[in-house]
Amino acid sequence: MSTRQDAMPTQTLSQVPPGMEDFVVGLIGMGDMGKMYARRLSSAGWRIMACDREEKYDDLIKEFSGNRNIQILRNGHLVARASSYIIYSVEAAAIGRVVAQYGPSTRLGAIVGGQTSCKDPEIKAFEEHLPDDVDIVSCHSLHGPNVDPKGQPLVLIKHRASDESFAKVETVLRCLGSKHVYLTAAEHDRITADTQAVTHAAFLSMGKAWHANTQFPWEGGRYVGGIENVKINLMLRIYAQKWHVYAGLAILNPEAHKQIGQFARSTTELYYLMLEGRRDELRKRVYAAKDKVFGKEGSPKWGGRPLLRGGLLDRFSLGTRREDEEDGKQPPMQNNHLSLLAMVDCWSALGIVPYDHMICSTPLFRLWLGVAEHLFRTPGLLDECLRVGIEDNTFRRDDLQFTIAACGWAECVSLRQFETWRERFAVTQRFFEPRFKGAVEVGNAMIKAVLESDLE
Ligand SMILES: NC(=O)C1=CN([C@@H]2O[C@H](COP(=O)(O)OP(=O)(O)OC[C@H]3O[C@@H](n4cnc5c(N)ncnc54)[C@H](OP(=O)(O)O)[C@@H]3O)[C@@H](O)[C@H]2O)C=CC1
Ligand SMILES: O=C(O)C(=O)Cc1ccc(O)cc1
Repeated sequence: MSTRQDAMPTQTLSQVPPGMEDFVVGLIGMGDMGKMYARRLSSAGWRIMACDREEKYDDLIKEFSGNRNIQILRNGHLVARASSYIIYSVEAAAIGRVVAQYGPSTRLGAIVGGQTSCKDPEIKAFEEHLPDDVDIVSCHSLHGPNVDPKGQPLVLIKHRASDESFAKVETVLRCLGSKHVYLTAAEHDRITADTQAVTHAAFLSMGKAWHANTQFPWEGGRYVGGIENVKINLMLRIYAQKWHVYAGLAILNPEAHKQIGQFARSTTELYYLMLEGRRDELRKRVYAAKDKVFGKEGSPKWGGRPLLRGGLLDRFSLGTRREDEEDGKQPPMQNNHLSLLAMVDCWSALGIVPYDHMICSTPLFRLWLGVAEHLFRTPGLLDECLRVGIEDNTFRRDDLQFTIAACGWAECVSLRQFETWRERFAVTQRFFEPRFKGAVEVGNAMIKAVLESDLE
């Protein structure tokens, strides 16, 4: 069982306070998030013991051989029995099985938590399989593994813990530089369902719609301009990820089903209104949703300054310029933005005010809310959108496929069909795969620019 690393002394502790020198952070699951935590916590001086599945042991040993604060072990039993604070960073759908396996090996008096995106199954697993002497403090970094955690929300859930244990967890995680947000597991699931579930449903549906019409949206002149850049970049960003992250938070979060179902209904009903040319009804419905979500004229819920700076998004295009463009500025083609109208309609139907959730939001959500806000607060833009929705057939086929896709995801989620969800995702992921490399870089740059403008 001994490794080259066993013999190495740990690095000088930098951010570790007196009295916690022997504190060991255990990480079970060394995927994208587990590795991110391992790297950042170890850099701050914390001693890490980590494992993934046993077959990845040798690769992990090689990968972390240069880091003297990280010790790779063969399995979760070894991590659990030796660590002061154990973080499970595995697939949400696997948490029950993995905690059942390693939970009974937890060190006496240790603290245990999880990083999964949905807390209901995680907490149930802890309650069922952990010994009674173990404290439970869970967490959730509300961003992906390639985003700098500094300033991003980090949810902390003191589910069953002494003040002392909770303070220890905060001390450890403070090195991420995130904003600590204190919630219960149920509050966490409700808020993340409101923010993440519908956002993801929109981008997953866009990907399926473009795929169904076998088009790369950045080719050709229809999807050009700031809002279209966001759609394309974020859609690709999601399809470039692992399927289980999005399936888990949609299917396993009991609160998310309602949101995803309503998003499908909102999409369908708005599409019918457009298709049938019911101009007045469409306008009345969208403006009523605007009032509910963004506030009435004179008492808006948005801030004095828009979430997104004008022109910011135009910089992040995957498309190439047309040869006939002289000044490099191709005028965007007017779109009815069904996805954005449906999202706001969905929030309105469910009484969700997205600004109430900013403290617990992901960069992707803030960006997409910023785009919705831009559409609804820029004079003339919303009316233009509604006009296009009624008069213009350019986007009808894509909108039809978008509607079908939104309903397909909703059905899949409501029936808890993990395998079908995976297949639906994988087939579209393969379609877009050739463009992931460049696209993810552009998407990262876009998110970074938006985050930097948040701080200005
Ligand atoms: N990616 C993201 O943007 C974010 C993800 N999260 C959440 O964090 C968790 C981890 O996500 P992420 O790191 O992206 O996913 P990954 O798939 O990259 O990592 C999960 C890892 O856990 C491993 N694992 C599964 N079973 C065991 C086991 N019995 N023992 C040890 N390791 C095991 C998996 O192996 P294998 O692949 O072989 O199953 C995999 O390497 C998820 O619950 C996700 O919802 C939270 C915030 C952001
Ligand atoms: O920002 C998003 O919505 C992402 O897609 C990244 C992400 C995925 C899962 C999480 O639990 C938190 C963040």
